[in-house]
Amino acid sequence: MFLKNLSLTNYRNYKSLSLSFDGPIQLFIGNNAQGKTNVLESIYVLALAKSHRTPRDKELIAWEADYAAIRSDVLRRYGSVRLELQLTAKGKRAKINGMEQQKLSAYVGALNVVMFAPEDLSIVKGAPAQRRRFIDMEIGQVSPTYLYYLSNYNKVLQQRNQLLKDLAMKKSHSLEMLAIWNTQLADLAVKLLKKRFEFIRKLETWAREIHTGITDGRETLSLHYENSSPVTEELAAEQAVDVMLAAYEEVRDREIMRGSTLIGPHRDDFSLKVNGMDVQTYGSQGQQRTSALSIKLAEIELIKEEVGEYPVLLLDDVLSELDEHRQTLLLETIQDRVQTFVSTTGVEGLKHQVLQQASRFYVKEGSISGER
Ligand SMILES: Nc1ncnc2c1ncn2[C@@H]1O[C@H](COP(=O)(O)OP(=O)(O)OP(=O)(O)O)[C@@H](O)[C@H]1O
Repeated sequence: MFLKNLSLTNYRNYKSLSLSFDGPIQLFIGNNAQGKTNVLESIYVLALAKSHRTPRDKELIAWEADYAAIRSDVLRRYGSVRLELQLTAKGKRAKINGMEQQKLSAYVGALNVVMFAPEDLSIVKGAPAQRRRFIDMEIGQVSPTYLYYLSNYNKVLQQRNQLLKDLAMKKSHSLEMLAIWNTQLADLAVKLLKKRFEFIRKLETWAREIHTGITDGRETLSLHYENSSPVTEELAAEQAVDVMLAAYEEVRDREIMRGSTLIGPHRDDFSLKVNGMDVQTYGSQGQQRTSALSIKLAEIELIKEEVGEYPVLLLDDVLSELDEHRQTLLLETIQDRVQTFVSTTGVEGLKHQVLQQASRFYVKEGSISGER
């Protein structure tokens, strides 16, 4: 899929911006704090209806404005799709071809993106919550039903946690109610887990191959789903629900004591190993970076496999950080199949081949001038 154009109104430091794109690589060049990341972020927000930098949509609206809008005509395999996202302090409205989408889960997926930014190192180095967010965002991009189950899971989880707290404080004695929440939560947990197992397995297949390529066969990368419950991939859905219910029974007293749900997808994680060694704990800086890059490149292939088209790639301030060998590998993945948006402070350190294929946009204080 390709963005034919992009227009922004009151988005961060852009009052009004209108750009057209041509060719595989779009290079945004400028000094610090001029608005390069803002452009890449706006494409990410257009795709996922959420920023990768902040959970607060209000920050995306230009100061002194009361709304922001992002629009683009996206060329997909089956034709051109016009996407529009409007953000206000009260919420967001998403349109596909002029039709307002009642549910964001029906909107997300009209455009697929993969973002690679310096903070993505947190997928390897960060806390479990960051890896869970990564899994949820990535599966959500290709599976609207996953987003739907996830939002239901979180609602039921909240209610169940409230009941556990009430039971702990003896404000409630309703173990029957707990049993009802258990049934609902177990069913949703299993639905999420099935998707996550599959995602990690497929991601690993691609990431392993890519990582071997980057390291000239010296390193083998593996991914492991770290499960807080005893549900396994091999179990059929019904059996898995029974296993989950039995597990809730087993931890019940502890959960009541703590007033919160101790097992399930909201407590899970995944780990990365290089040649059998945990990268998060023992990996060198270089190994952690390469692992993060392998995962990002794997995502590109995974999305292609799932939706039949390559996503758009957003490289925020990372391309010039990669050495020649890694840039070459990245270019091989991109070729002219993956439209790529790159932000950089300068063109030094970029391979000649990248520059040759790139359209250049110069970014200064929230305005952009272009040059081919
Ligand atoms: N809501 C907003 N309204 C107006 N301006 C904003 C808003 N949010 C951020 N900015 C401005 O956007 C600029 C930052 O832009 P951006 O994050 O794109 O930087 P950048 O060009 O990628 O720089 P760097 O290379 O340092 O990452 C800052 O000048 C900041 O003041």
